Formats: sequence, structure tokens, C-alpha cells
Amino acid sequence: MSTPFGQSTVLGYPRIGGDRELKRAVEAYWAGRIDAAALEETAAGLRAEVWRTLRDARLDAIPSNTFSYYDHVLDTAVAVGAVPPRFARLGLSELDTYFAMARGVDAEPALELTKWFGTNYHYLVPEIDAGTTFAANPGKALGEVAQAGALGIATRPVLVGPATFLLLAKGTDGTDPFVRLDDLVEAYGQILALLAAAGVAWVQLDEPAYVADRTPPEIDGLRRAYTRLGQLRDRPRLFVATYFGDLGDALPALLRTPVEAIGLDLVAGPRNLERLAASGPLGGKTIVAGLVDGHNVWRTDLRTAAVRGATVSALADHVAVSTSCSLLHVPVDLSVETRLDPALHERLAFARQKVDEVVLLGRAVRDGTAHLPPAPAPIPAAWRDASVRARLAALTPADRQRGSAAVRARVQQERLRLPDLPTTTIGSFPQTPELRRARAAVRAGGLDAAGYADRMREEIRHVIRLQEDLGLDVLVHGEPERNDMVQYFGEQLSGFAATERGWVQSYGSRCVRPPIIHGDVARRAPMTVEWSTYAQSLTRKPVKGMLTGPVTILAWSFVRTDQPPADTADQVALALRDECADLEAAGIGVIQVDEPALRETLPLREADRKAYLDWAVGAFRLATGGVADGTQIHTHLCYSEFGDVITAIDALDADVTSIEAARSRLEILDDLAAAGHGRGVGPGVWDIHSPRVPSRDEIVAALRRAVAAVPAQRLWVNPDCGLKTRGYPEVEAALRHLVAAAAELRGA
Ligand SMILES: CN1c2c(nc(N)[nH]c2=O)NC[C@@H]1CNc1ccc(C(=O)N[C@@H](CCC(=O)N[C@@H](CCC(=O)N[C@@H](CCC(=O)O)C(=O)O)C(=O)O)C(=O)O)cc1
Ligand SMILES: N[C@@H](CCS)C(=O)O
Ligand SMILES: [Zn+2]
Repeated sequence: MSTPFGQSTVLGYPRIGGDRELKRAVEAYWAGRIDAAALEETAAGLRAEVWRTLRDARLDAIPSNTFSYYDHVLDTAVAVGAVPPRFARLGLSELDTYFAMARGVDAEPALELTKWFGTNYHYLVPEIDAGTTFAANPGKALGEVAQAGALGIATRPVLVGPATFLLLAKGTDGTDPFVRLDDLVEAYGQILALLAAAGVAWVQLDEPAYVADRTPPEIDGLRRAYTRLGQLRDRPRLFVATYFGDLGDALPALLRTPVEAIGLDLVAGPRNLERLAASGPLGGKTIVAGLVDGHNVWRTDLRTAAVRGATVSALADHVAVSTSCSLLHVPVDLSVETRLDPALHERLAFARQKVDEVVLLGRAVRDGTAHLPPAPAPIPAAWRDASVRARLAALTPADRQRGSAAVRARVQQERLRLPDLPTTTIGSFPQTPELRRARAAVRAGGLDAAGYADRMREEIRHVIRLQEDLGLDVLVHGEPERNDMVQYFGEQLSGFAATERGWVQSYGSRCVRPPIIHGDVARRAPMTVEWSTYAQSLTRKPVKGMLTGPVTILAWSFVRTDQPPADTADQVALALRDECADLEAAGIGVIQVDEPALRETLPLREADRKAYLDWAVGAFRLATGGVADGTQIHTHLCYSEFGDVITAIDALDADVTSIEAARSRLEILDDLAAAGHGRGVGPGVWDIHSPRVPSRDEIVAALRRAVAAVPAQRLWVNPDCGLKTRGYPEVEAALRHLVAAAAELRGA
């Protein structure tokens, strides 16, 4: 008899370890401090710990192959043989080839890194061309199945599904990767046969790309792929998981295939339920109901979720309960947090706690809801702030409107007297180990606040001296005091809580600790003024104040769900508006408000985009709309392709927009020019994500292309993004070239 799916599962679990053990081991391997065997030993220990945790929690369908040394999309590329020849020919070990694809080596740049749907996780973009030969290479998945098996734990290996894999890939020779679907499906067929031979009963293939708008041929490709895989004789049972939204027309297509289970996100995709109800007979398929939010940290209202589960039960013969998506996106364990307000603590669930919720809901679907705890209590009154609410209620459109851009430009130029092609940087200078150690020393009690401030001022002096020496026109203080550009603000605003160990993987070994927005947001005191004014006191050149914008603060935090995000964004915007006013009053004439996440949280479906962009742009304008004409507002955008939000970028009404462009060869400039963006533009001319130092000639060539689209009076010269992950030697050399290139063009 074939194995049933089980009642409860999670689509994935954090792999970094409760104390970021994986980060430390991987970075030690890269630095040559440990060998491959020691790295694998740590990895095996972390995997075993996850499986045992899930088993001991009585989860009855346990995933494997959710571990990754760097990224699960890259793991899938390796599993299907899609290693680009430029890496295969390096002649490295399998592990080092893998890391070369992830991080690049001297001779070869890494695969492109980009956002995983609307999350703050980044995946590596597979490179496909007409010559890519797919071949089954499921060693990693088989190894994990065997390791878990040796612990007595049967697991369900997880891979990115073939259609999503190709939709996320990049055609390097002009080939549309999706035309290779049939070839790729053959390789998946071979993988399935090998897994079946190893005794695997179920496989999970993730197809999240289908919660975005897809063309009829793409949906038909999904149907074709799973019809083909379903027809194979030697295969495990197939569970196709979808998440981050509604499956729309892809749901009936998938229901027509022979797959045995389909996963639906019932948190981010509530319309999945209506669609399921309208689908007719489900042909004995198991519906895996994603009832526990895998993308936020709030405790589930289990009774409400159980009602939704019961609705699914009425439609399907077999129902299992799961998280809405992988738990990769939430911190590992709430129980290690000792300093959270108890009223907040009791409303939260991290990955480990969400597993318990799934198990309880799985039981509820079978046995009823008597064992379920009551719904969380309403939000404490102390988390509300009447003055913030009154301020929001009194806002008028004028609060989001500055004077004419042309007048602003004239007044600012009279004040700042900048040359054509002004040079600047994006804000951060290298976050050296010494700076991090200073913060660690404060936490450990070995350094007091005054000593810490001295250390930060010393760094600011260094950064200002360096920029004066290099001859930059608009200087920055370098952000040495910021552990992270969102966490730093979260730690100072009321309505936010910071965790001690709430780490979440952002990319590779890099992690972030997103703050939690639980109540009304208000600024207790100025947050950046002391550092910016200290920097300004050291130089006659303008120093740019540096804030993170409301949209990015929301995107990189865990956000309350009891009110629309638009309201929370406006509350954050009001706090930033006050900060802008204080910076301005303290004599800071240029203020940058970073919005790198503006594009990443754009809804996956076109129909939802306008509403998002309206509130996102409105919040930015509220944050920046209170300053005088003579204060120059900059914004900075990075980490995304911005082609489809050009109108929104224009609507931000910033005086200067610096934007990541080095890798896209400045194509964005034509878009900005076409949208009538008549203000300053700073296309990044140095790709700071690569350790390569661009030559002066390269920057000159980039600037010559840029001046063809944007007049020199409005063209700024700057890197792509902040310099926090770079080292001083590269920073000095590259900035020297950048300043020299601007000088050359001014003289031309
Ligand atoms: C720009 N990006 C950001 C995103 N999201 C954010 N919230 N912030 C961002 O900047 N998303 C998109 C991109 C992603 N890019 C990055 C880039 C770099 C990192 C990164 O380097 N993360 C660090 C952790 C940063 C941090 O919180 N630092 C703290 C604590 C440092 C620490 O680990 N300290 C040690 C002790 C100190 C020592 O002895 O060295 C410890 O606690 O054990 C700080 O500076 O105080 C990382 O290490 O992963 C993330 C996303
Ligand atoms: N001001 C920030 C922006 C990063 S997107 C920095 O320079 O690091
Ligand atoms: Zn940036």
C-alpha cells in the first residue's frame, strides 16, 4: 500500500542553526580555517537537529533537502546538472565549484543574486543557454534522505520544481529558458526514479512562480510537466507546493495532472479557497493547506485557522496542514528570547513554535477543535498611541507635497554650489570587524556608551578625512554606528521590538535580525542627528543625512497585521518626517532617504500593484514632504530591476535618485528619461557587490553613456550601493577612479 501524505508538515525549516552555526562554519571554510570534512560535520549536525526537532514535535511528514550551504535554487541547479561551463571548467572540487557559482572567483563573476519573490531572502539566478545539458545529479537529496533514514526518520525531499526553476532562470544567449522545459522534465524524471529506488515515498516540488501572473503557455507548461512526471512508472508520489499567493488559473491546470498532492497558501492567498471550491472533484488528491504563516512571526489564531481547514476538508478527500511557505523566513526559536515584553512574547511564534501550531491544526482537522487554545487576546492598550493616531487623522494632501521641483533645484544649487557631475557615495563605509567588536563589547558590558560614542566619532573622522582627500563633493558620515539599516531604526522607535537572536538568512552566510512592529510607531528622540552633525562639523563640504525610508523599514521588519500596512507605513513616515526636520534645523542641507525595498514588495500580481504603489509613494512623500525647498532630498534604490516601477520612482519626487545600474549597463537611464524624470539622477557606476575595482576608463565610458541620456547638471556620479560589505583598499581605489572619471568628463 502506498504511504499517505500525513496530517501535518512544514514546507521547509531554517537551516542556519539557532546560533548561526552554519554562517560561522561556512565563513571559516572560505577563510581556510576549517576543511570540507569539518564543514560537512557541522552541516550534518544541523540537519540532524532539525529532523529530530520536527519528529519530536510529532510532525508526521518531515521534509529533507531543505538544508543548503548557500541557496536552495543553486542546489537545484546542481541537482539537474545546470552548472554553467564557465564554472565547470575551473577544475575545482564539487563543493568549491558550488561556492564559486555563489560568490565568484577572480576569473569568474558569481551568478546573479536576486530577491526570492516578495521576501528578504536572495537566490542565485540559474544560467541557461541552448547548450545546457540537463542531467540528474541528486547526490545531495539522496544523501539527506540516507542521513535522516539512519536516524530512523523517513523524509520527503524538496526541490524547486522544473517550471519555477526555468521561470527564475536567465537565458545567457538570448534563449528563453522556458523553452527547455521538456528537456528539464526528463532530468527530473531521472531524479524521481533514483529517489524512488532509494525508498522515498513522497517528493515535494516547489512551484511558487505560479502565484504571479503567468501566460497561458507558461500555465500549459506546468500542466505538461506534471502530466509527464505523473505518468512515470518508477517515481515517488508527487506533492507540488505553491506559496506567497493565489494560484489563480494554474490551480485548475495542476488539478488536471496526476500529482497526488497540491499545496496552497491560505494566508497570502485567501482566494485559493474560492478557486478550490469552484474546481469540482479533486480526484482523490491531498490538499496541503498552508494555514500557519511562514512569513511573519505572529501566533496563529488556531480556531479561525481550523475553520478554514474544515472548509478545505469539506472539499477534499485528504487534507494535511502545513505552513504557508517554508519557515526559512522566520527566526528559529522564540524560547531563547528573554528580553521581549511578555505581552509581545505571548503573541509570537517563531519556526519552532509554528511547528507546534501545525501539529495542533493537523489534529483539529481530524478530531475537532476542543484541544485548541483560545485566540490571542486583543492588542494591549499600551501599544496604541493616541497622539500618533490623531496626527495621522489630521494629515492632508499638502503634507505629501513639496514645492515645484524646478524652484527647489534653483534654491538648492544657490545653497550647495555643486559642480556638474557631483560625486557622492550611498552612505555606508566598510563595517570593519573592529566596529562590530565595539558593539559586541557594549552588549557584553566591556564598553560603556561614552566609550562607544568615542569609537564611532573616531571612525567618522576617518571617513570624512578620506572623502576630503579623495575630493568627493557631497560627503557622508559612513554609518559606522548602524548594525543594520533597518534594525538601527527599529531599536530606537517605539512600537518596534528587537530580538536578541532572531536571525533570518538574507543570502548565503549573511543574516539579518528583522525588528518586530507590534504597536503604533513614534520617535522617542532624534535618531541620527548627533552623528550627522558631528560629521558636518568636520568639513565645509555638505554632509548628507542618512535615513532608511518607510517602505524599506516595513519590508525588512515583521509587520503587525491588525491594521493595513499603509497605516503602519504612514506612522513610520511621520517619525522620519520629524527626523528630517531635526536634521534640517541642525544645518544638514542634503538628506538621503533610502528605499531599496520599493520594488521587492511590489505585489506579484498586476491587479494588486496600484494600491501598493499609492501607499508606498505616499509614505515616502510624507516622510520627506516637510522640508524647505533648499533642503535637497535624495533617495537610493538597489537590489532590483526597476523598469516596471519607473512612474512610481518619478512620483517619489526626490530631488536626486541614485539607482543600481552598473550591472544592467545603465539601461534604467532611458526609462527614467522616458518617464520625464526631470530631477537629479545618479546611476551607479561601480558594482559594489563585486570585489573588482573598476578602472577610471570604465567609469568614464559609463558616464559618457549616461550623459547621452541625462544632462551633466543633473547627472550624479556614485557607486551602486553602500560600501559596508567592502574593504578599505578597494573602496579607496575605486572612489579615486570615480572622482577622476567625473573630473575628466567635466573637463571634456
Ligand atoms: C542591503 N541589504 C539589507 C537587507 N535587509 C536588511 N535588514 N538590511 C540590509 O542591509 N536586505 C537586502 C540586502 C541584504 N544584504 C545584506 C548584507 C549584509 C548583511 C550582513 O552583513 N549581515 C551581518 C549581520 C549584520 C548585523 O546585524 N551586525 C551586528 C551584529 C554583528 C555580529 O554578528 N556580531 C557578532 C559579534 C561581533 C564580532 O565579534 O564580530 C555576534 O553577535 O556574534 C552589528 O554590526 O552589530 C551578518 O553577519 O550576517 C546582511 C544583509
Ligand atoms: N545607505 C545605505 C543604503 C544601502 S541599500 C548604505 O549605504 O549601506
Ligand atoms: Zn543600496
